[in-house]
Amino acid sequence: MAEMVEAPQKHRTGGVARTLITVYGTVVYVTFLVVFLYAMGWVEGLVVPHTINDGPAAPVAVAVVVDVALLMIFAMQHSVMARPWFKKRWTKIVPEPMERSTYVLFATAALALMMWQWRPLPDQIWHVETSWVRVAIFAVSLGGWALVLAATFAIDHFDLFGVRQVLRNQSGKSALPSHFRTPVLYRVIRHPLYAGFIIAFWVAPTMTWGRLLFAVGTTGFILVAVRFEEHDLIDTFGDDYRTYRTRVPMLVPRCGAKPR
Ligand SMILES: C[S@@+](CC[C@H](N)C(=O)[O-])C[C@H]1O[C@@H](n2cnc3c(N)ncnc32)[C@H](O)[C@@H]1O
Repeated sequence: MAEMVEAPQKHRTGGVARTLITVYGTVVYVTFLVVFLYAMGWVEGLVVPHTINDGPAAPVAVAVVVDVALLMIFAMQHSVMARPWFKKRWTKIVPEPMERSTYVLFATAALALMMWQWRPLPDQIWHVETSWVRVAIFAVSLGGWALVLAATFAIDHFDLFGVRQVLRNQSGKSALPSHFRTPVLYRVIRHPLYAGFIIAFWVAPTMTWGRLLFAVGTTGFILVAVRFEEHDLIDTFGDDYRTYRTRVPMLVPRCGAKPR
């Protein structure tokens, strides 16, 4: 099932400007990758020096207020900048080929800010001692991250992170139209990328109050964001998306159902 919607190219850019835009998009993408990989270690408490359970100590109430504020900054940035009405206004200021990269830049900044300023709540809610069980739990959590990555490629990884837009602009081509895609992951559930995050955040051999706050906050945000995203997808793809929504579950696969 595929539907195409033409995306108008508002800004035409010259040679040097095109190159600068390409450099911008590439630098933003590489920066995003580095920060995102760091975030994986930060959440999992693996490899990186600074994790979700480290940082400036604060009384519990202060830590909760600061962490919730950081989560809200992250959620607001993602929610507002992803909306069509915002993009319409924003592209009057920012050249269209740079719009997605700029979204990714702000998202990366919000994520980096959260990791930098997060106040730890390191008391444990559960802690699995048995090493093979810990490894198994880590493996499931890493499976969640792998699902996120697979979903980005299933939809269009380089489009999602603004690289395709700057490369097309570099070769003088206009933006690609939006495609409605239902690759295999998207035939099992409608939001595999978000499901991957939920698995990665919740499945933990050691759960601290800080990680729980993070998991609750991000899951709450995802459940709200899905509503906005689907509203926009219906606006863009109409009945194709409406029908898809009736056939395919949101986040939890139907038991025994074959991908359709
Ligand atoms: C961060 S991705 C998350 C995609 C999806 N919600 C998920 O969890 O797998 C958000 C972008 O994916 C796009 N998107 C979501 N479902 C899509 C589909 N079936 N086909 C094409 N684009 C889709 C949305 O329009 C949005 O620009």
